[in-house]
Amino acid sequence: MRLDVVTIFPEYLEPLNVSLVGKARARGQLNVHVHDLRSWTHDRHHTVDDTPYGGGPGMVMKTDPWGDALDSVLADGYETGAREPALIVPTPSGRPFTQELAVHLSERPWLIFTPARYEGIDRRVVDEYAARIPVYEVSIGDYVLAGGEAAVLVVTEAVARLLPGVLGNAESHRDDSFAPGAMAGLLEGPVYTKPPVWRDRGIPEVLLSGHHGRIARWRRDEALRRTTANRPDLIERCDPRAFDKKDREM
Ligand SMILES: COc1cccc(COC(=O)c2cn[nH]c2)c1
Repeated sequence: MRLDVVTIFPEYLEPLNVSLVGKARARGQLNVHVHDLRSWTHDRHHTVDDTPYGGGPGMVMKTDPWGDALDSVLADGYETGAREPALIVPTPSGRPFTQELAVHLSERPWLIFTPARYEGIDRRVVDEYAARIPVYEVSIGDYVLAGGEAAVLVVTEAVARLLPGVLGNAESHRDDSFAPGAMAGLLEGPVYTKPPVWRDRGIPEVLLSGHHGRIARWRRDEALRRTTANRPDLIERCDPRAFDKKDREM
Protein backbone atom coordinates (compact mmCIF):
# COMPACT_ATOMS: atom_id res chain seq x y z
CA MET A 1 0.00 0.00 0.00
CA ARG A 2 1.16 3.50 -0.86
CA LEU A 3 0.33 6.36 1.50
CA ASP A 4 0.87 10.01 0.63
CA VAL A 5 0.31 12.80 3.14
CA VAL A 6 0.30 16.47 2.12
CA THR A 7 0.59 18.76 5.16
CA ILE A 8 2.02 22.07 6.38
CA PHE A 9 3.42 20.19 9.40
CA PRO A 10 5.45 17.27 7.97
CA GLU A 11 7.14 16.79 11.36
CA TYR A 12 3.72 15.96 12.83
CA LEU A 13 3.82 12.71 10.82
CA GLU A 14 7.16 11.57 12.31
CA PRO A 15 5.30 8.90 14.36
CA LEU A 16 4.67 7.13 11.04
CA ASN A 17 8.35 6.15 11.21
CA VAL A 18 8.01 4.24 14.48
CA SER A 19 6.25 1.19 15.93
CA LEU A 20 3.62 -0.70 13.95
CA VAL A 21 3.53 1.58 10.90
CA GLY A 22 7.32 1.94 11.03
CA LYS A 23 7.72 -1.85 10.97
CA ALA A 24 5.25 -2.23 8.10
CA ARG A 25 7.31 0.35 6.17
CA ALA A 26 10.53 -1.46 6.99
CA ARG A 27 8.96 -4.67 5.65
CA GLY A 28 7.96 -2.86 2.48
CA GLN A 29 4.27 -3.39 3.14
CA LEU A 30 3.70 0.35 3.36
CA ASN A 31 5.28 3.01 1.19
CA VAL A 32 4.82 6.36 2.95
CA HIS A 33 5.57 9.76 1.39
CA VAL A 34 5.06 12.92 3.44
CA HIS A 35 4.99 16.18 1.46
CA ASP A 36 5.17 19.78 2.69
CA LEU A 37 2.28 21.72 1.12
CA ARG A 38 4.40 24.87 1.21
CA SER A 39 6.69 23.30 -1.46
CA TRP A 40 3.90 24.24 -3.88
CA THR A 41 3.74 27.92 -2.90
CA HIS A 42 5.71 30.56 -4.78
CA ASP A 43 5.46 33.70 -2.68
CA ARG A 44 8.00 34.84 -0.11
CA HIS A 45 5.72 33.92 2.81
CA HIS A 46 4.72 30.53 1.39
CA THR A 47 1.08 31.52 1.79
CA VAL A 48 -1.40 28.64 1.99
CA ASP A 49 -4.47 30.40 3.40
CA ASP A 50 -6.66 33.45 2.86
CA THR A 51 -9.81 35.07 4.30
CA PRO A 52 -13.16 33.29 3.74
CA TYR A 53 -15.57 34.56 1.05
CA GLY A 54 -18.77 35.58 2.80
CA GLY A 55 -16.81 36.74 5.84
CA GLY A 56 -16.62 34.98 9.19
CA PRO A 57 -13.79 34.06 11.54
CA GLY A 58 -10.61 32.19 10.66
CA MET A 59 -8.90 31.45 7.38
CA VAL A 60 -9.47 29.01 4.52
CA MET A 61 -6.74 26.98 2.78
CA LYS A 62 -6.24 28.16 -0.78
CA THR A 63 -6.92 26.13 -3.95
CA ASP A 64 -3.66 26.56 -5.90
CA PRO A 65 -1.13 25.02 -3.47
CA TRP A 66 -3.42 22.00 -2.94
CA GLY A 67 -4.14 21.58 -6.64
CA ASP A 68 -0.45 21.75 -7.57
CA ALA A 69 0.49 19.42 -4.70
CA LEU A 70 -2.15 16.79 -5.50
CA ASP A 71 -1.40 16.87 -9.23
CA SER A 72 2.26 16.34 -8.41
CA VAL A 73 1.60 13.52 -5.92
CA LEU A 74 -0.73 11.77 -8.38
CA ALA A 75 1.78 12.08 -11.24
CA ASP A 76 4.61 10.77 -9.05
CA GLY A 77 2.52 7.85 -7.81
CA TYR A 78 1.38 6.83 -11.28
CA GLU A 79 4.95 7.11 -12.59
CA THR A 80 6.10 4.65 -9.92
CA GLY A 81 3.30 2.20 -10.69
CA ALA A 82 0.78 3.08 -7.99
CA ARG A 83 -2.85 2.72 -9.07
CA GLU A 84 -6.41 3.45 -7.93
CA PRO A 85 -5.69 6.40 -5.62
CA ALA A 86 -8.29 7.59 -3.12
CA LEU A 87 -8.30 10.93 -1.32
CA ILE A 88 -8.83 10.85 2.45
CA VAL A 89 -9.90 14.19 3.92
CA PRO A 90 -10.10 14.23 7.73
CA THR A 91 -12.83 16.68 8.77
CA PRO A 92 -15.37 17.06 11.60
CA SER A 93 -18.06 17.21 8.89
CA GLY A 94 -17.11 13.85 7.37
CA ARG A 95 -18.68 10.41 7.66
CA PRO A 96 -17.74 8.56 10.84
CA PHE A 97 -14.46 6.64 10.57
CA THR A 98 -15.32 3.13 11.74
CA GLN A 99 -13.62 -0.27 11.84
CA GLU A 100 -15.71 -1.19 8.80
CA LEU A 101 -14.28 1.79 6.88
CA ALA A 102 -10.78 0.92 8.15
CA VAL A 103 -11.19 -2.57 6.67
CA HIS A 104 -12.41 -1.13 3.38
CA LEU A 105 -9.50 1.34 3.17
CA SER A 106 -6.97 -1.38 4.09
CA GLU A 107 -7.95 -3.13 0.85
CA ARG A 108 -7.12 -0.11 -1.32
CA PRO A 109 -3.66 0.14 -2.95
CA TRP A 110 -3.10 3.91 -2.53
CA LEU A 111 -4.38 6.48 -0.04
CA ILE A 112 -3.64 10.22 -0.30
CA PHE A 113 -4.30 12.13 2.94
CA THR A 114 -5.03 15.87 2.90
CA PRO A 115 -5.11 17.02 6.54
CA ALA A 116 -6.39 20.60 6.71
CA ARG A 117 -5.61 23.40 9.11
CA TYR A 118 -7.53 26.61 9.77
CA GLU A 119 -11.26 26.36 8.91
CA GLY A 120 -10.66 23.85 6.15
CA ILE A 121 -9.80 23.67 2.45
CA ASP A 122 -11.56 25.64 -0.32
CA ARG A 123 -14.39 23.27 -1.36
CA ARG A 124 -13.37 23.44 -5.02
CA VAL A 125 -10.30 21.29 -4.27
CA VAL A 126 -12.45 18.34 -3.12
CA ASP A 127 -14.88 18.94 -6.00
CA GLU A 128 -12.01 18.93 -8.51
CA TYR A 129 -10.60 15.57 -7.38
CA ALA A 130 -13.94 13.93 -6.60
CA ALA A 131 -14.57 14.19 -10.36
CA ARG A 132 -11.56 11.91 -10.98
CA ILE A 133 -10.97 9.65 -7.95
CA PRO A 134 -12.88 8.44 -4.85
CA VAL A 135 -12.84 10.98 -2.03
CA TYR A 136 -13.51 9.88 1.57
CA GLU A 137 -14.28 12.75 3.94
CA VAL A 138 -13.93 11.09 7.34
CA SER A 139 -14.46 12.22 10.91
CA ILE A 140 -12.58 10.50 13.72
CA GLY A 141 -14.95 11.98 16.28
CA ASP A 142 -17.36 14.75 17.17
CA TYR A 143 -14.85 17.44 18.14
CA VAL A 144 -12.74 19.98 16.30
CA LEU A 145 -8.95 19.68 16.11
CA ALA A 146 -6.58 22.44 15.06
CA GLY A 147 -5.66 20.30 12.07
CA GLY A 148 -6.23 16.93 10.46
CA GLU A 149 -2.72 15.54 11.06
CA ALA A 150 -3.68 13.72 14.28
CA ALA A 151 -6.60 12.17 12.37
CA VAL A 152 -4.14 10.96 9.70
CA LEU A 153 -2.15 9.17 12.41
CA VAL A 154 -5.34 7.57 13.74
CA VAL A 155 -6.63 6.42 10.34
CA THR A 156 -3.19 5.22 9.22
CA GLU A 157 -2.69 3.12 12.34
CA ALA A 158 -6.20 1.61 12.17
CA VAL A 159 -5.63 0.71 8.49
CA ALA A 160 -1.99 -0.44 8.74
CA ARG A 161 -2.69 -2.95 11.52
CA LEU A 162 -5.16 -4.70 9.21
CA LEU A 163 -2.61 -5.26 6.45
CA PRO A 164 -1.73 -8.95 6.20
CA GLY A 165 1.31 -9.85 8.30
CA VAL A 166 1.53 -6.46 10.03
CA LEU A 167 -0.01 -7.65 13.29
CA GLY A 168 2.04 -10.49 14.81
CA ASN A 169 -0.95 -12.58 15.83
CA ALA A 170 -3.16 -12.58 12.73
CA GLU A 171 -6.18 -13.42 14.86
CA SER A 172 -5.90 -10.49 17.22
CA HIS A 173 -7.68 -7.98 15.01
CA ARG A 174 -10.53 -10.48 14.56
CA ASP A 175 -11.67 -9.99 18.17
CA ASP A 176 -11.25 -6.23 18.11
CA SER A 177 -14.06 -4.14 19.47
CA PHE A 178 -16.33 -3.41 16.50
CA ALA A 179 -14.84 -6.24 14.43
CA PRO A 180 -17.60 -8.38 12.87
CA GLY A 181 -17.79 -12.04 13.89
CA ALA A 182 -18.57 -13.70 17.23
CA MET A 183 -18.56 -10.44 19.17
CA ALA A 184 -20.68 -8.85 16.46
CA GLY A 185 -19.79 -5.20 16.95
CA LEU A 186 -19.63 -5.25 20.75
CA LEU A 187 -16.95 -3.64 22.88
CA GLU A 188 -14.24 -5.92 24.23
CA GLY A 189 -14.54 -7.12 27.81
CA PRO A 190 -11.78 -7.04 30.47
CA VAL A 191 -8.46 -8.81 29.86
CA TYR A 192 -6.03 -10.29 32.43
CA THR A 193 -2.52 -11.75 32.51
CA LYS A 194 0.00 -13.00 35.10
CA PRO A 195 0.52 -12.66 38.06
CA PRO A 196 -2.61 -14.56 39.26
CA VAL A 197 -2.90 -12.23 42.27
CA TRP A 198 -1.88 -8.55 42.29
CA ARG A 199 -2.36 -6.36 45.37
CA ASP A 200 -4.89 -8.93 46.70
CA ARG A 201 -6.81 -8.81 43.39
CA GLY A 202 -7.34 -12.22 41.76
CA ILE A 203 -8.56 -13.36 38.34
CA PRO A 204 -12.18 -14.33 37.47
CA GLU A 205 -12.25 -18.07 38.26
CA VAL A 206 -13.76 -19.02 34.89
CA LEU A 207 -10.62 -17.82 33.10
CA LEU A 208 -8.53 -20.33 35.05
CA SER A 209 -11.02 -23.16 34.49
CA GLY A 210 -9.70 -24.27 31.10
CA HIS A 211 -13.35 -24.73 30.06
CA HIS A 212 -13.35 -22.97 26.69
CA GLY A 213 -17.13 -22.95 26.32
CA ARG A 214 -17.66 -21.28 29.66
CA ILE A 215 -14.81 -18.85 29.00
CA ALA A 216 -16.28 -17.83 25.64
CA ARG A 217 -19.70 -17.29 27.24
CA TRP A 218 -18.21 -15.27 30.11
CA ARG A 219 -16.33 -13.08 27.63
CA ARG A 220 -19.46 -12.49 25.60
CA ASP A 221 -21.45 -11.61 28.71
CA GLU A 222 -18.74 -9.19 29.82
CA ALA A 223 -18.70 -7.64 26.33
CA LEU A 224 -22.49 -7.20 26.52
CA ARG A 225 -22.20 -5.67 30.01
CA ARG A 226 -19.53 -3.24 28.92
CA THR A 227 -21.32 -2.32 25.70
CA THR A 228 -24.60 -1.74 27.55
CA ALA A 229 -22.80 0.56 29.99
CA ASN A 230 -20.65 2.52 27.53
CA ARG A 231 -22.28 2.19 24.12
CA PRO A 232 -25.99 1.29 24.33
CA ASP A 233 -26.27 2.54 20.75
CA LEU A 234 -24.26 -0.51 19.63
CA ILE A 235 -26.64 -2.92 21.35
CA GLU A 236 -29.46 -2.28 18.88
CA ARG A 237 -27.06 -2.79 15.98
CA CYS A 238 -25.59 -6.10 17.06
CA ASP A 239 -27.23 -9.26 15.76
CA PRO A 240 -28.54 -11.24 18.79
CA ARG A 241 -28.85 -14.37 16.64
CA ALA A 242 -25.03 -14.40 16.45
CA PHE A 243 -25.06 -15.28 20.15
CA ASP A 244 -27.77 -17.91 19.98
CA LYS A 245 -25.73 -19.81 17.40
CA LYS A 246 -22.60 -19.52 19.57
CA ASP A 247 -24.62 -20.62 22.64
CA ARG A 248 -25.89 -23.73 20.91
CA GLU A 249 -22.28 -24.64 19.94
CA MET A 250 -20.99 -24.13 23.49
C1 LIG B 1 -11.26 19.88 6.47
O1 LIG B 1 -11.83 20.85 7.34
C2 LIG B 1 -11.41 20.84 8.66
C3 LIG B 1 -11.87 21.87 9.45
C4 LIG B 1 -11.48 21.93 10.80
C5 LIG B 1 -10.62 20.98 11.33
C6 LIG B 1 -10.17 19.94 10.53
C7 LIG B 1 -9.26 18.88 11.10
O2 LIG B 1 -9.99 17.68 11.33
C8 LIG B 1 -10.70 17.58 12.53
O3 LIG B 1 -10.74 18.51 13.33
C9 LIG B 1 -11.44 16.32 12.80
C10 LIG B 1 -11.43 15.20 12.01
N1 LIG B 1 -12.23 14.29 12.63
N2 LIG B 1 -12.74 14.84 13.75
C11 LIG B 1 -12.27 16.08 13.89
C12 LIG B 1 -10.54 19.86 9.18
